[in-house]
Amino acid sequence: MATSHTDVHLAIIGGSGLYKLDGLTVVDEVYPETPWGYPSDKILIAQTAPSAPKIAFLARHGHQHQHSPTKVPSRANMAALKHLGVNAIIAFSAVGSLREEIRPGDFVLPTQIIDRTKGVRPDTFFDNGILAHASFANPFYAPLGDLVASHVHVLENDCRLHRDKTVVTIEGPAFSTRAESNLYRSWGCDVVNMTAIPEAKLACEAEIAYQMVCMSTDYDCWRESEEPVTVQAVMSAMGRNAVNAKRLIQAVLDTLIDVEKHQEVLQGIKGTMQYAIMTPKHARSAEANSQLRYILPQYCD
Ligand SMILES: CSC[C@H]1O[C@H](OP(=O)(O)O)[C@H](O)[C@@H]1O
Ligand SMILES: Nc1ncnc2[nH]cnc12
Repeated sequence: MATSHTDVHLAIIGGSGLYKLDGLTVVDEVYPETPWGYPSDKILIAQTAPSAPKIAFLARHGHQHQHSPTKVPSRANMAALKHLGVNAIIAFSAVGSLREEIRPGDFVLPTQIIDRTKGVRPDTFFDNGILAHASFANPFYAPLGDLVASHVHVLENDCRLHRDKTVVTIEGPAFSTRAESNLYRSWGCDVVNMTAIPEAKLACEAEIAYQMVCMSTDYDCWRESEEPVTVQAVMSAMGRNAVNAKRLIQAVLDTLIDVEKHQEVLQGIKGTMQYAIMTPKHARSAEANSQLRYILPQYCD
């Protein structure tokens, strides 16, 4: 099993109900130990055709869904992908809808996040003697969202794509109470999940362009007329949503064959952490420096 790839620029993260991709040839599997431990599962390196760019695929919860949202090793996931050369991530997530017009089966490209996690998930690479303050005002990378949205026509079964929405990330693993669900609606949130944080934050710190594609599976529990969400409801909706997710991924990968045309997306957000790191090189411990070198070597000795 090889452990080094320098030509993998895009990764797909699969969430609940999306544990593998179809129609791709797997050329390698890697399971690196990063300074933050091992990723959720083996990372598959795959291609749509021999001439197509290689991509990485990682199942966020593991292919047996063994990691709870709280315990997903997000730092290792992001670090492993960055170390492979990944500059851009399209991350899929099953979400509850907080809006009537976002029906189960619809897809959503959020532009904003509200963090309702409880502070128990490690959500920074900069807690080990090197401090940085990343700009997180726009947690998703618009050119990546535009690329995904340009393939809306491949979505089947009356699936609508909603843009410019806000996802609220709760700690879980239990779903929300009705009062919480209504509170999130009153805050302007449109969909709810358990995983956008810390993934989006860590991607930002690692200079990886990141866009989450939310797939609505239920109306959470705010609708009095409906049974509150259950795992069965989510997984049954995900069975249908996965078909559209795979069609979308295939369409995006087909366009990315034209690498030159998509440089903006494939190069991502390089350079954005340059002025965010506060601790000077001479004041860093060797250990902290060597950890950071794994993901951002350009800012390290
Ligand atoms: C299985 S229901 C709750 C679970 O589903 C979503 O997972 P993911 O974001 O990885 O698709 C949600 O965030 C929860 O973790
Ligand atoms: N209602 C919900 N709340 C949180 N995460 C979810 N994932 C799918 N449906 C969800």
